[in-house]
Amino acid sequence: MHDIGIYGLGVMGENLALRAHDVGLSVAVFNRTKDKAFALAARVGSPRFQAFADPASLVASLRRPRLLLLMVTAGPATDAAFEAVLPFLEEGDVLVDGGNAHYEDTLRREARAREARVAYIGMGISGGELGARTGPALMPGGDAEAYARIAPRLEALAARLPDGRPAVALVGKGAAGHYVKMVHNGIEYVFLQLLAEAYDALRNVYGYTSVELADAFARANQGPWESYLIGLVREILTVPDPETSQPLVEQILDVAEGKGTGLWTAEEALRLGTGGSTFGAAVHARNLSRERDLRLACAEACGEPWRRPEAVLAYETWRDALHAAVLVAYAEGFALLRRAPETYDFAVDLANVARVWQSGAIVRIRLLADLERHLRQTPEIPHPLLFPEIWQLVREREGALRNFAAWAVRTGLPAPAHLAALADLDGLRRRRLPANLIQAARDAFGAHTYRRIDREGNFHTSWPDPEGREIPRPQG
Ligand SMILES: NC(=O)C1=CN([C@@H]2O[C@H](COP(=O)(O)OP(=O)(O)OC[C@H]3O[C@@H](n4cnc5c(N)ncnc54)[C@H](OP(=O)(O)O)[C@@H]3O)[C@@H](O)[C@H]2O)C=CC1
Ligand SMILES: O=C(CO)[C@H](O)[C@H](O)COP(=O)(O)O
Repeated sequence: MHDIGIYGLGVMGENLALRAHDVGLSVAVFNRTKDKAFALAARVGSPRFQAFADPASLVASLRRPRLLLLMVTAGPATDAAFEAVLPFLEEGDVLVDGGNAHYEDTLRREARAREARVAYIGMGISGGELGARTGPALMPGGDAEAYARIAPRLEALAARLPDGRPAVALVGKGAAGHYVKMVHNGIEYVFLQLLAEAYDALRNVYGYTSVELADAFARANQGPWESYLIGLVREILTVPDPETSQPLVEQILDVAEGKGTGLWTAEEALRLGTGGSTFGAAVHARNLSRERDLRLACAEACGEPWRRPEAVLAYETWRDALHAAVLVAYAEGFALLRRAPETYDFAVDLANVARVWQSGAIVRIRLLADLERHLRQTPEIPHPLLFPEIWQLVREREGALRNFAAWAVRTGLPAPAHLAALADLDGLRRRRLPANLIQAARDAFGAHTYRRIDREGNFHTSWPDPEGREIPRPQG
């Protein structure tokens, strides 16, 4: 009998299956295109790795309590796979969806699985192709007892933190796992956008060579900001195009694609009313990149926005601005996760999230270790920036972020994620925002009423009309 079944052998499924085999698990695989499964099993050539031709025999090959992982394209493909295996699963079995499902789909599938007395765990997986092969970060959400039945197998599969703990822990009930993965990807979007803006500044304004660029990112990849993504950018900058010998990144079309998870995060931040305009900024920036024909037409007709600055900023200003903005993005992600239970029926275990993201995850970054410690010590703190040590890291770099943002604006360098991070940081600390004016205007044109600072109640005023109109009073 096999320890784990994997349904779906694309980039992630195949590598997770190989990882499971590497760590000593016995693996059963199935794929819609069956040849792929049999070819993979033949390549592995091990009695602990077997391919099956149909979902029924895949399920039947698993030891109880069964652990079956769906690893297919999110959306209708996941529904198809879910429906294909559900009839064969039994009470006590655990069906795990490791794709990037929308959390509402997960809630729907969880309810349907419950009717069939099957436990359903929505599990975010992070690490990409290499992470899947060498140790991913796993973010399971769902019933604690069901999770306990499969935890040892997931712990074997997951990456390890430097302190030896596995990069897997239950992050909450219900759809918490997929909610957490959504926010993970939102942070990933912002981090990538910040890195793109930082690269744009150094390459196109500072005039750095590719060697200087790689060195700048290598030096920024230190201390609390030592991270997979800064390191990845450094590596990307060193890769030449075999055809032109120029840096390969310069030969890549400037059109950023995406599969939707960043947009979902931005939508959630808007819906739940948490700060978090960095998410929207990152999504808008990708959208704008896709308007390439329009951009080219506007550049031609209206001219590019460059205004050469008198001087470029010090390297340290560029670096500290990037670091501050990255930290704001993480803070906004955790603030959003904290708000989820107020709206949905699942609380997210923030300390477990900070733990799981420390290793294997695309968003792994050294500062998560400190954040985890703070979240365990004082879990009631409502926003990461309220942890004094975290705030200190931002405070020391706030001036740099402000200088970089002002410089980018003067230069005509679009830096929406840096600007959004700064605006959020400023807005978050204002005792009094100008929202009073918005309330006055809403009351003036729509009689929406307003509240006062000096007493309770809703108030309405007959404001003067800028066009001198008055509501006609009945005659007589
Ligand atoms: N790539 C990444 O970096 C990461 C991806 N994810 C998520 O993991 C999941 C898998 O991603 P990935 O491996 O990259 O995707 P791939 O496109 O490489 O593979 C997709 C898999 O889904 C199967 N599939 C597609 N449609 C159906 C269907 N209608 N019925 C049954 N099976 C179907 C495919 O089968 P077939 O071979 O027959 O086409 C294939 O096995 C997605 O939800 C993705 O968002 C999560 C983390 C990272
Ligand atoms: O989940 C992932 C990484 O964590 C996937 O790579 C995902 O596809 C990234 O999102 P997008 O394709 O929208 O950039």
